[in-house]
Amino acid sequence: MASYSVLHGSVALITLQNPPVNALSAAVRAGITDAVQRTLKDPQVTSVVICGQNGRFCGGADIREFGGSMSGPPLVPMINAIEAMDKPVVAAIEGVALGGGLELALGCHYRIAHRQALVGLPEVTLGLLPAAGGSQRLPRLIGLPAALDLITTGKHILASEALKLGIVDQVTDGNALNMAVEFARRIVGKPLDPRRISTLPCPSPPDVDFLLDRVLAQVRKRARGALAPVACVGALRAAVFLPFAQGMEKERELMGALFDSGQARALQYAFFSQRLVSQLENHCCYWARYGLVPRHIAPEEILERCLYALTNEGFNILQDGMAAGPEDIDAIYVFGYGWPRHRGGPMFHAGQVGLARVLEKLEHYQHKHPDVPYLKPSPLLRRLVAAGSPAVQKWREFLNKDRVHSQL
Ligand SMILES: CCCCCCC[C@H](O)CC(=O)SCCNC(=O)CCNC(=O)[C@H](O)C(C)(C)COP(=O)([O-])OP(=O)([O-])OC[C@H]1O[C@@H](n2cnc3c(N)ncnc32)[C@H](O)[C@@H]1OP(=O)([O-])[O-]
Repeated sequence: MASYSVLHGSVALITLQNPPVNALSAAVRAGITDAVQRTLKDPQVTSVVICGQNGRFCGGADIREFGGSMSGPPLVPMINAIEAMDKPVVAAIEGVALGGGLELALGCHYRIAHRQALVGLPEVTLGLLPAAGGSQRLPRLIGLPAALDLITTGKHILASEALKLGIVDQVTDGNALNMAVEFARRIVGKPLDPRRISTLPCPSPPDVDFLLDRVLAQVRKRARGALAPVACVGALRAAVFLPFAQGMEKERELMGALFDSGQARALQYAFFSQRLVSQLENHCCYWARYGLVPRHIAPEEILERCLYALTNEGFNILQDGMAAGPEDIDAIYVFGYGWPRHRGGPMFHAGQVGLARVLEKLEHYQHKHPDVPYLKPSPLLRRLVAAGSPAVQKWREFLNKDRVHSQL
């Protein structure tokens, strides 16, 4: 939800309330929409400040809502209505203004931030793009090159850097909310048209086509099949060449395609998995407090059973002749499945660990779980170990001899 109060008899304060990060859930959007209506109707109110509860402006759209059917007032018309208000609206940014949170702030006429606050449009890291006007307003505010950098990487930057880029208007080491309220009182009566970002032209360099093509090529190379970074460039291209309303249509169209993609679902799953893991540690404390004894599973067991079953299947694939050498399998994992390049690939990694050790581990886990077929050591792995565990670069040669030998 969002609370509404009036300070000094004339400044409406809208406070986002959705701990821990004040994500823009349906209830928060409904609260903001109601509060905006109240400010419009109240003749005593001459300016508005939007802030977040507990020193956090807003962590963006509520990612948990993405899985189900969306309800409540949509974000885009809500932000457009804020921008269209004839009373100045100031965003008081403390903690974070990320994703939809920054997009909300970009719909305000001014942005005042604490120096240590983090701002950014990290949607790309969730397989999405900033689809509440961020891809259209940010380049209009700070120019195409800087917007391309922020939106295609999704990086968070400090408010002090955002000030240099022109994303925020002022920063403070003190209380950003108090500063925003004082600022809001001072600017009453100043023209608002130049502050409505959607009405501004998008500043872009003369060689804009060349820039967009170059960035697209870089992004494609870096993205290695990820759809969102490429869609981000498409949305920014629209910001340059199309009027705001049409750019917003393009933004929505691109977002629609990303929303339904398996990639967005996978990245959002990874976001929550990462956080769930740290909570499991707390569950262990809970168990201990109530005298419960959890079955201990070492993290190595989970890792090794997954990893060695994978490499074991790699040995079976090599033995069956479906891949010519370990490099084929490793290249698929490094380039197609994000295996850390510095670990070479699963087959290279097995060589680094030591084939004898991989075999020993597989035998150990097979003994404990005889019903899991993937843990049954591959005959090729056994032969490689028996041959003295040659280096991974020698396996292709070994396989060729092995195949010739088996045909004789
Ligand atoms: C046409 C269609 C229109 C669509 C419009 C799209 C709008 C927009 O462009 C899309 C977005 O904004 S996409 C969003 C773009 N925004 C982002 O990508 C920002 C994502 N968030 C972050 O990067 C970090 O959480 C912060 C840096 C905010 C805080 O870091 P920290 O202090 O280390 O804390 P922590 O441990 O990380 O999180 C604490 C708890 O908060 C939870 N939670 C957090 N954000 C959430 C969210 N947005 N939602 C829900 N929950 C969220 C988190 O799960 C955890 O819950 P738990 O139950 O306690 O485990």
